[in-house]
Amino acid sequence: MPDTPAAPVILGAEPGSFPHGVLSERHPAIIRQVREAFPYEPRQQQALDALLANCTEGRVEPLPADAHDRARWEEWGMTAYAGRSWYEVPWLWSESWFYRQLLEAVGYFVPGPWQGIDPFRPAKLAELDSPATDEELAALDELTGRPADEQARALLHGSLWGNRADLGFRLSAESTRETDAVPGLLADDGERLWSLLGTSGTGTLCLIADNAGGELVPDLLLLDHLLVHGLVARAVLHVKPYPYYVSDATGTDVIDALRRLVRARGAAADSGRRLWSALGDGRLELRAHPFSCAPLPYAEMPDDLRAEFASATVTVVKGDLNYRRLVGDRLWPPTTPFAEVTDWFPGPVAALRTLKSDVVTGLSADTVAALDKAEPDGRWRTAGTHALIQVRT
Ligand SMILES: O=P(O)(O)OC[C@H]1O[C@](O)(CO)[C@@H](O)[C@@H]1O
Repeated sequence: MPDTPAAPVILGAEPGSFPHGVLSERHPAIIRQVREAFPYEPRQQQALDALLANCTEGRVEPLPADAHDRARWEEWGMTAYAGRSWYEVPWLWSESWFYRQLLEAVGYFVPGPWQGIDPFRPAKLAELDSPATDEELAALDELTGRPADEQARALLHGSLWGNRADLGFRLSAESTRETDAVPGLLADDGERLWSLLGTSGTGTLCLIADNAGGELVPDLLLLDHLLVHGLVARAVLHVKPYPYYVSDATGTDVIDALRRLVRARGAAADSGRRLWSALGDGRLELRAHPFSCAPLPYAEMPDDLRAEFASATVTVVKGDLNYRRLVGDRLWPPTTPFAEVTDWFPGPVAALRTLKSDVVTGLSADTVAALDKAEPDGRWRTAGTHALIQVRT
């Protein structure tokens, strides 16, 4: 980023700020939510009590000596941040640390009866089985009669707006607010994405998934469309290796979503069956790279991931957290060019994201002025009411 001086890294230290609210209010609410969802045993309850105190008032304490991923977290900053307040380390780091510690408390990684039990699964399944998902799937029948490019654009927008409200986000009341003063889509490089994909259909698209359920279903439908219409030969879906940020998609969530699709009727079931066989014959691949849950920007990705994204026709990065990791979790001036803050990315990259945190780049000065005028409190940055499609070729 030669012409772009780095902006300040976001911390959670300032009372009243959005990140501070996530650390001081949202994380305790998430602990309450998982306690209600499972009959945890006394040891887990005590560990959750300890986490509640530690994450709101305490300091970063290293993982147990025998934790399977201790060495990895040491590399990712645990040693450097040990002893510091959760509010004084980068917010990206402390949020990721919270989910790692939550899984520690419920025994997710420890051999025994609770190993591998996703504390967020009940909420994810409820969303997948909701009437809203039924409606979304039924709407596909109408779409299949339309021209292919119209279908493609509708599915791209379905995938984009599917990111609007993840389950963690819904713990906050502001998520339902709407504003009409500025159109929802603040930047639209959609046509550049389609021209990247072209018509040859020989390339690979990587999609770095975000949330399960109402976001993952439209992501899968989009991938099916790209495969079936020959816009790509292969798709690689990157999911999380373990539960993260409440609703982030894991391998189990992909299987749940596919089972949901094949159980549906009409076009949705057809898509589900095609995706099922695409997994079987290698046209659709799943990855769960450890770095997908790293508390770090993607600029620090390891060489194997870098090589994978370098060889893709395009990498589509979904959601708010992935956007923060892509451009850097920093208070960029919103007019900072997206192409400059992503110029290090090893191949073409597209971000599909609704705005749910303070980070934003690539807006025009007029758009920022209109947003600030309509919402002087700056809620447009965090309320999930606005979205971006940004592409760097
Ligand atoms: O599911 P998404 O779009 O990544 O959004 C999650 C966002 O919610 C938060 O966890 C809290 O706002 C953010 O830190 C994060 O960026």
